[in-house]
Amino acid sequence: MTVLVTGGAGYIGSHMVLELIDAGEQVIVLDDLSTGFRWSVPPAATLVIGDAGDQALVSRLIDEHGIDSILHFAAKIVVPESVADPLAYYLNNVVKSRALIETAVAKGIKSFIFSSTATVYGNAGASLLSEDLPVAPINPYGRTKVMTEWMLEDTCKAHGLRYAVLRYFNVAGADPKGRSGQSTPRATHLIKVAAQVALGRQLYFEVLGTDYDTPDGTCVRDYVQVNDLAHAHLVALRHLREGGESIVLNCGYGHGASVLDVIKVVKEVSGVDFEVRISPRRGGDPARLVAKVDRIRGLGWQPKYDNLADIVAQALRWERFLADRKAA
Ligand SMILES: NC(=O)c1ccc[n+]([C@@H]2O[C@H](COP(=O)([O-])OP(=O)(O)OC[C@H]3O[C@@H](n4cnc5c(N)ncnc54)[C@H](O)[C@@H]3O)[C@@H](O)[C@H]2O)c1
Ligand SMILES: O=c1ccn([C@@H]2O[C@H](COP(=O)(O)OP(=O)(O)O[C@H]3O[C@H](CO)[C@H](O)[C@H](O)[C@H]3O)[C@@H](O)[C@H]2O)c(=O)[nH]1
Repeated sequence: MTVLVTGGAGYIGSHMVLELIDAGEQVIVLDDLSTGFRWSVPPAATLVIGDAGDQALVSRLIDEHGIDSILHFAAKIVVPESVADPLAYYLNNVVKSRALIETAVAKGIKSFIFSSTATVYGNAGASLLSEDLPVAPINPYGRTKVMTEWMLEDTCKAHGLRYAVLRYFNVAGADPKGRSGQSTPRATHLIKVAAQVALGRQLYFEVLGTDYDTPDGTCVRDYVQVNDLAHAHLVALRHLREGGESIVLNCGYGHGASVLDVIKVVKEVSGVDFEVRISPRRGGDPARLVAKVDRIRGLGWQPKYDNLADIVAQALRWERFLADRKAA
């Protein structure tokens, strides 16, 4: 059986491709390379450069390669950009997802897995966020994800397509074998930025708000390692292929770390006591996002890298690799 991975040249998608190949699957990657990299797709997968919303292309790929499942990672993912240019986000993340889902239905695809986000919970405030909470996204990016979740839910009721929506908490780290990592040059994710500061690529680290209602005043997040996250998709894919019901799954470890906790670990692991400055909140950051994880654990998902120091070490190693690659 062959799997189509949209967005497979990106950060999370490229780890997914590695996971699928390691599991013996045939993989076709469809990516427009808008933020992904040709070199991050391993030679064992077939890279097709194109648009996930191109119905003629996707139909042809399904026919030619006997694709039975689609894993849909392709999206624009920058929250402030979605606030500045919402229509670009509704086009890429909603309109093109709609086209892809329509093609999946027309071609009789059995299993569809969609990359969603903890951002759909907005400022829910619960100490552990359950999949059954009402969604309340607070920015256009989060709304595009909710809209696609709803399209899948409604389509599944009307047609034979079954789906898994995976709501990622804060994705971090890099492949322990050094085959992929977060390569986006201006990524704003905390662990990526802190690793860059530790390696001297930026002068200081800015803590964005210390007046939240949390134990140390900084935001708390559930940091999930990217290979563990990819493995969660494999677990969800097996669930669907074995006839399981459509399902929404939180992907996190079920415990949180504050911004200051993360900085402490980055300093310890890197051995660099870099400068940290306190800045005001950036706006739109929920104080706490930590997953309730019983449901995905119930499917048999067993994470291997639930350790912040290991995740940080992987991120540092990948930043060094990127720097060496640039210098070469
Ligand atoms: N990184 C995170 O912390 C995080 C958290 C929650 C959810 N997600 C979701 O996970 C998915 C992957 O995110 P990522 O961090 O790997 O981002 P990324 O930008 O590294 O990857 C996205 C990939 O999709 C491709 N792409 C975008 N639009 C496309 C289109 N119309 N057709 C074909 N390819 C297209 C890009 O070129 C890129 O390779 C996204 O759906 C994102 O919303 C990410
Ligand atoms: O330089 C920085 C960068 C981040 N932070 C803080 O670190 C925390 C985590 O920020 P990230 O940008 O790493 O992640 P977010 O929680 O904002 O969002 C990420 O995780 C979400 C799910 O929880 C969504 O999926 C979203 O797409 C993804 O970017 C926040 O409190 C943020 O204010 C800093 O203090 N300084």
